[in-house]
Amino acid sequence: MARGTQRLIFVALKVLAVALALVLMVVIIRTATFPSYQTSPPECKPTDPDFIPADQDRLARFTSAIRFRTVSYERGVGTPQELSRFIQFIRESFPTIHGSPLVRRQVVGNYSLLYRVAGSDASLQPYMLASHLDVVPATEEANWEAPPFSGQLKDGYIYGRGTIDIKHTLMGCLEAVEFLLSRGRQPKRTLYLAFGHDEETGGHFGAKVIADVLTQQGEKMAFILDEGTPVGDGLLPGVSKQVALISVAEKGGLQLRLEVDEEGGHASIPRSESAIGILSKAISKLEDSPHPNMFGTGPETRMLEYVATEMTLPYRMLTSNLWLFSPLVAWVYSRKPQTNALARTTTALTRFNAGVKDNVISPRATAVIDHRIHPTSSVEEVMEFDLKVVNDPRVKFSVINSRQPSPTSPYGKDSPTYMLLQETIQQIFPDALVAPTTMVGNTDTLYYWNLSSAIYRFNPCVMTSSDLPRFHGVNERISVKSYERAMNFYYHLIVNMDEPLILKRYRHEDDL
Ligand SMILES: CCCCCCCC/C=C\CCCCCCCC(=O)NCC(=O)O
Ligand SMILES: [Zn+2]
Ligand SMILES: [Zn+2]
Repeated sequence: MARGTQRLIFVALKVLAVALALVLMVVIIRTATFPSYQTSPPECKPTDPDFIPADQDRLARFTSAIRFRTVSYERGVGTPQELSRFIQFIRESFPTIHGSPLVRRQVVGNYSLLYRVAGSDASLQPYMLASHLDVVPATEEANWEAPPFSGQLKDGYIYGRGTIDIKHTLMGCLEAVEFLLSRGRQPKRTLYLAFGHDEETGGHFGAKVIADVLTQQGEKMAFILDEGTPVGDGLLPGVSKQVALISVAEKGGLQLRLEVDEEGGHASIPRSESAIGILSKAISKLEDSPHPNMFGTGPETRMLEYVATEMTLPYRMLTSNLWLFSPLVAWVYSRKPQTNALARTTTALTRFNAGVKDNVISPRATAVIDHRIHPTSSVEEVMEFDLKVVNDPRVKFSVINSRQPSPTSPYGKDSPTYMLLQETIQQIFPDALVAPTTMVGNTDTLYYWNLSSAIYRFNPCVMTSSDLPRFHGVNERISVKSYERAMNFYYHLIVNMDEPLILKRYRHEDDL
């Protein structure tokens, strides 16, 4: 090798070594100095004079609420009589709320409830706590440890459909307001409670009408809090502490019907391709072609940064240096369903129908695809992607339902409402970290976008990964302790909302 070439290689290696050393230095410095985003407000204790205990009466009210079979089946198909009975039960169970001159109650869309609790300072913008009255059906009843509409108490847990989705927040909000008013207190800021009756089938007749009513009244909210992501225990890799996840954005949705119509006939004289075969190939192509991994572009990235300082060293190093390791973390995310759902638009095949008899070639096959759309994508992009992947004009696409991803609400120290929420959470869950994230499921908040730019989705309940299948699944349950925390969370939130919503200085404010 010529001396000139040798020299060049030597210089190149030296430059590479210096560059690597520099990168390593930056990685180490960032790992060591990455900011903390957490706060430590005073903890709520059972000995506090305004602590709401889960006593017999409150537990009895909650378990009774679980016994109402307020099931939503399909869009427009629910359980109207049961909803009416449930509404009546609520009216009778909370006499202070329903007798208070401060409270105006409206039944909206026949079965949804909208309460207005007048604040003492009319100059303050109101806010809204939302939940829903309906539940999904309970399948596999025989596999439940206690019947799904029993509200049975077993080993410290209340079992039943709606215990974590979402009658605990419905009853929790009502208990908090009942407690407040029965102590003769009036909130400073006007508060709305909005309880839709068909969230589980899209909220077309409940939340949508609530939003119309509030819009007609010209209301704008300082913030809205609805059902959402839980206090995760062991959900985030590399973090041993609990992490309360506040969803500051919500994925969109696109439910598509795929249909193939071909000639049917006698099974003894088949053609080379059938409707079933053509549709199977199409949906198999869709399943094999995941939408792009968008990690690095949405709140899911910030979620990791908010807990970085509490991670084990390898995770902390990766998360403090996403400028370098983002592709690696994106790959790690794609490995597990929970994190994959945060990182990309997902594709779920939820229905496949064809055929009527063993020896008849079905002339028709249909399937339903349920996409949940990443906040940085859109309905149009997803549709275009699917059509390209399938690339077969025999497969007809039609839209069943669609909703764009939500706007992202403000978060971090520049948002007083987010910080108030964070501090309230840390009063009730003192050991938990708090982080922003994206709601992977859909909520009634879709209809509330014009009422507030600060919409948050949070479920004040600790959940491990083994609890997640209880959502819409068997053995849905909540511990008595968790229900107590839920009531106290809403009470503290209401009390904290008496404080002015201003930017505060925090311990790590220079880093935030
Ligand atoms: C790093 C891991 C973080 C995991 C975060 C994901 C945790 C997900 C937790 C709960 C979500 C469960 C879905 C709840 C959806 C509730 C609303 C609903 O049912 N809507 C109807 C629908 O989406 O179809
Ligand atoms: Zn729900
Ligand atoms: Zn649900």
